[in-house]
Amino acid sequence: MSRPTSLTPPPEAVVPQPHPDAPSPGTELGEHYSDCFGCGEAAPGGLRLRTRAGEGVSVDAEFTVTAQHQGAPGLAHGGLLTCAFDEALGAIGYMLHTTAVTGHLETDFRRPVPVGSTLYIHAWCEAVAGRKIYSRAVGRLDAADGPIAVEAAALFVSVGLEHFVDNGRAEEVRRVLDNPDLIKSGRAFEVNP
Ligand SMILES: CCCCC/C=C\C/C=C\C/C=C\C/C=C\CCCC(=O)SCCNC(=O)CCNC(=O)[C@H](O)C(C)(C)COP(=O)(O)OP(=O)(O)OC[C@H]1O[C@@H](n2cnc3c(N)ncnc32)[C@H](O)[C@@H]1OP(=O)(O)O
Repeated sequence: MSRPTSLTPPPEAVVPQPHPDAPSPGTELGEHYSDCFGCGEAAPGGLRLRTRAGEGVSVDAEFTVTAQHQGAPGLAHGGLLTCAFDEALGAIGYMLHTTAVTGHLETDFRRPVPVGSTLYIHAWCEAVAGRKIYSRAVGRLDAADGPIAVEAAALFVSVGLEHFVDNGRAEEVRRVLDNPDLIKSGRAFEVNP
């Protein structure tokens, strides 16, 4: 057996079910914050990743690599691919109706990802223990059943709204509190409880 890491669910962890009000498979989840680099429509140069609900506690997304995403000539930058996976893994919170932030994220790059190719990302939750959410994702090249190019594993930690209110820069926090339409995750929590 391999050595336990922070990505190894503890013995008390359970395999979660989708929240009763979770969106049904195929539902587009939309951006969670308009200025999010991963999904926001208003973020300059952002990835604008679109996620949708999958079966069980899972989400799917497609990410097409453009010339703006290069690390080496004609190839995707690894850190940028990790960002797309962070975003997809984060969207699992919708399926559990919780708001969670990344605590730990590991990425394995199995194959180079050329500019112009599309990664078919499938992310799913393996286990939950209290506030800790253990998830995995695979990215397949150019088809839902294509070869695996990227794999990721993550520990997300559920947080309350105060995580963002207390830690975010005041001007952006105030802007969102004054205009809740800027965050589209109302399904998961109330902005003004
Ligand atoms: C103004 C209104 C705004 C409203 C919000 C708007 C938008 C956001 C909404 C929704 C977001 C939805 C989707 C997001 C989708 C994609 C975005 C990508 C996600 C990100 O890009 S997000 C940014 C990067 N992310 C961070 O910025 C986190 C910085 N960090 C912290 O803020 C703390 O570090 C925190 C909160 C993680 C924990 O802090 P804490 O004090 O709450 O809790 P504590 O430390 O007790 O940890 C509890 C248990 O987790 C274990 N644990 C914690 N961290 C671990 C680690 N790294 N490895 C192994 N185990 C770990 C402990 O060992 C303990 O385990 P145990 O319970 O067994 O003792």
